[in-house]
Amino acid sequence: MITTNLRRFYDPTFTVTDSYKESLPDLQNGPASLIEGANVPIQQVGISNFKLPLKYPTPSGELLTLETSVDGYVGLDAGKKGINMGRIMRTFYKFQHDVFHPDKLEEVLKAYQDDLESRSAFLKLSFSYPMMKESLRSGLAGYQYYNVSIEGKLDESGQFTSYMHLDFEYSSACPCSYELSEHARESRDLAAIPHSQRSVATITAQLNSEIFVDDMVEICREALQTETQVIVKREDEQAFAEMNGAFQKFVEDAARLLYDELNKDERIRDFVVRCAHLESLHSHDAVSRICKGVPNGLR
Ligand SMILES: Nc1nc2c(ncn2[C@@H]2O[C@H](COP(=O)(O)OP(=O)(O)OP(=O)(O)O)[C@@H](O)[C@H]2O)c(=O)[nH]1
Repeated sequence: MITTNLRRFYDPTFTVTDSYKESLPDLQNGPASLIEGANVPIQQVGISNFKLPLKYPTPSGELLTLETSVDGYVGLDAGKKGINMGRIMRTFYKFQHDVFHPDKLEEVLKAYQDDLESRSAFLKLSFSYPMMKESLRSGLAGYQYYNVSIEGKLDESGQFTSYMHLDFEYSSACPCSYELSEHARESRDLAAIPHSQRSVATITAQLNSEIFVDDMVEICREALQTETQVIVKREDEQAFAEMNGAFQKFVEDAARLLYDELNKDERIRDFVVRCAHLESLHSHDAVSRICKGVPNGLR
C-alpha cells in the first residue's frame, strides 16, 4: 500500500543552483559519531575496475592506446566517516591524456593525496599489452597479448614504490617424462610421447627504475625460451618441438631460470615469481613460487 503523497515525476528542466547544492546532504564528510563499527583507520578505500583508454610508451617511441582497468585507493584516518569517493575517478581523469608508465603513477598518487586529503594512496592499472611475435621458421608474425599491471603506492612517509606485474605463457616439457619415453623406445621399441603443457609465470617486480613491458617480456623469453607461439606452419611446429627438446623444464627449473634473469637486471629491485604448469599428466597443477626477498621488499 502506498503511504506517501510523493509525486512520481522526473523534471528534465530542473537546474541545480549553488544554494541548492549547498543544501545536499554530505554524509561522507559528517561527524565521527556517524561512523559504524570501530573508529579506526582504513588502509585502502576507493574504486576498483573503472575503465578508460590510456596511452603507454613502447621502445620504438610509438604510443599504444589500450583499454585499462584502474584500481584507485587512499588511506582514511580514524575519526573520518568516509572519503569523497567520486574524486578517485575525477582526479584520475585530469591525467587521462598523459602517457602512463610506472613513474608517472607518483604524480597521480600525489594528486590523490591532495584532492582526497589523505596521507597514503595506491593505484593499479591493468591492461592487455600487444606485441608482434615472429614465427620460428616460416617468417610469419602475429600479435601476442600479455596481461600486465603497473602499480604504485605512496606511503605515509611520502615514499613512492612502483611495481610491474606480467603473466608470461610458455610450454614446459617434462624432463623426467622425456627420459621415460626414451627408455620405452630404446628398451622395448615403443612409441612414447613425453608430456608437456601450457604454463604461466606470474611475475611481480618491484622497480628501481623505469622498464618497458617489452623488456620484461624479453627477460622471460631469455629465461624460459619456450614461449607459446602465435602463427604456426608445419616448419614452425617442428621448430617448437625441437625447442622444447632443447629447453625441458620442471616447475622448479622454470622458477630458478627466471630468478637468474630477473636478478641480473638492475632496474628490478625485488621480485616474486609464481610458475604454474597446467599439467597434462595430472588434473592438478604443479606450482613453484620464488622470491628475491630484499629488505622492505616483496617477501
Ligand atoms: N564515501 C563513500 N561514497 C560512496 C560510497 N558509495 C557511493 N558513494 C557515493 O559517491 C558519491 C560521490 O562522492 P563525492 O566525491 O563525495 O561527491 P561530491 O561530494 O558531490 O563531490 P566533491 O565534494 O566535489 O568531491 C557520493 O554521493 C557518495 O554517496 C561509499 O561506499 N563510500
